Amino acid sequence: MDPADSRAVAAFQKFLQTRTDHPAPDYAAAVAFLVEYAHELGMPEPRVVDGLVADKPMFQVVVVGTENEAPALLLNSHMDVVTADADAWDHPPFDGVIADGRIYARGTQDMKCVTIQQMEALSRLLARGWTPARSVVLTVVPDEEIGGVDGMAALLSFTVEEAAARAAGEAPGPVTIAGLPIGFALDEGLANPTPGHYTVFNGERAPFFVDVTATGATGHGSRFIEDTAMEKLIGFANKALAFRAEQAAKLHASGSCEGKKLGDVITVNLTILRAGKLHNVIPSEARAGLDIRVPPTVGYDELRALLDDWTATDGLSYTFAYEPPLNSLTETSSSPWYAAFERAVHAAHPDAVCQLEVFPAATDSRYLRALGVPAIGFSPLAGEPILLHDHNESIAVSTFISGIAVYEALLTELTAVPLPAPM
Ligand code: MET
Ligand SMILES: [Zn+2]
Ligand SMILES: [Zn+2]
Repeated sequence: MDPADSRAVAAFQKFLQTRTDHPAPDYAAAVAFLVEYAHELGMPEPRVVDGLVADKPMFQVVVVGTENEAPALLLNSHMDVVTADADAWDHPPFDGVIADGRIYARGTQDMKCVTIQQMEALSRLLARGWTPARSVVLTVVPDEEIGGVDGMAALLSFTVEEAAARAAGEAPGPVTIAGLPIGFALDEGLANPTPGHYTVFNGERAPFFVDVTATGATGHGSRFIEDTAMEKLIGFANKALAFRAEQAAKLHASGSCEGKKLGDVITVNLTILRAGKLHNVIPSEARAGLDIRVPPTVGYDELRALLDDWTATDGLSYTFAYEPPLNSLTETSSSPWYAAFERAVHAAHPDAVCQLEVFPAATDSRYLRALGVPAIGFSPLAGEPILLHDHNESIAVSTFISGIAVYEALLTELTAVPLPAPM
């Protein structure tokens, strides 16, 4: 193997070994690793932003371009990963074991691969004397998997008021990171099972985490107590699940002409249920937690109306444990950034097809898009099954290495996007 590629694989394994899994991610270890690795790569001085939120440091590298007034390219990844049930894995999930040409660990797809691929690509270009026209800001942020409030949203000082003002055209100057105006962002996507066929995301479904509480009569478990919290919660759950079945049917019934994808329908999942302490005491309170994902075509009022309907019984109420910013799509058809993005993918893989879709889950891009920054979700992993959050998350070593060249092409094209001609 090429020595630079061996170094990249070793760095990837080391990054996978940093324990940034929720619920207790060691961000200090991840940032320390990234700083050391940036030095090893001879990159421009890495920055650690650790004053925004206690114990949630972020990592940045800035490459200042020759046209440093022009809005910069942002390459974003997140350093946190979801938990892993080691008993269900063939290899320990935090070791980065290589077996049969594949690297196994939580984060191989989502998304520590991207952090290393982007850093390798940037350093390889710089080592060849590359000087980009537009500046590049590389960020590695915490907390994406738990909502990004202390991660990307904190980095952007995101507020709904500012987002609304920008949407209304009252832009208070450009969106900046590390003091640089951001023109376009690349963030996470999904592995692409069919080689040469890339899914590219210019939007995503808005994630709502909902807590439902039912209160009702209590008493002895031997009696016919009426209006119990359990009954009410189950009534709610049945309505939510009936809606879920309708949406699933819509997805599955859509023939080739409609061709609906997961990102086009609403998913509702009951993920938390809590009630009761003793078998012979009717609980006076019961709670449910839901994960609801809403496509950009569905207004938030529509979702609130559904929840109001499902909880229209005395003793039922709901609150949002997480409410996303207003959902917006990134325009691609007349965007010079998107044209450059496609050029780059084709430069790396001439026969590649880029198919635009709505990302079915959530990414940090929603905060950028809500502030009006165009953002594209993309994964260079080609010919790989989608294993994010799954047991045995893994990628082929060769897939990991070939992704580096894709980011080199993306950096080259996206930093050369010309400024629009003055009006
Ligand atoms: C609301 S935060 C959720 C973030 C995570 N990436 C997901 O889609 O589940
Ligand atoms: Zn992710
Ligand atoms: Zn994830």
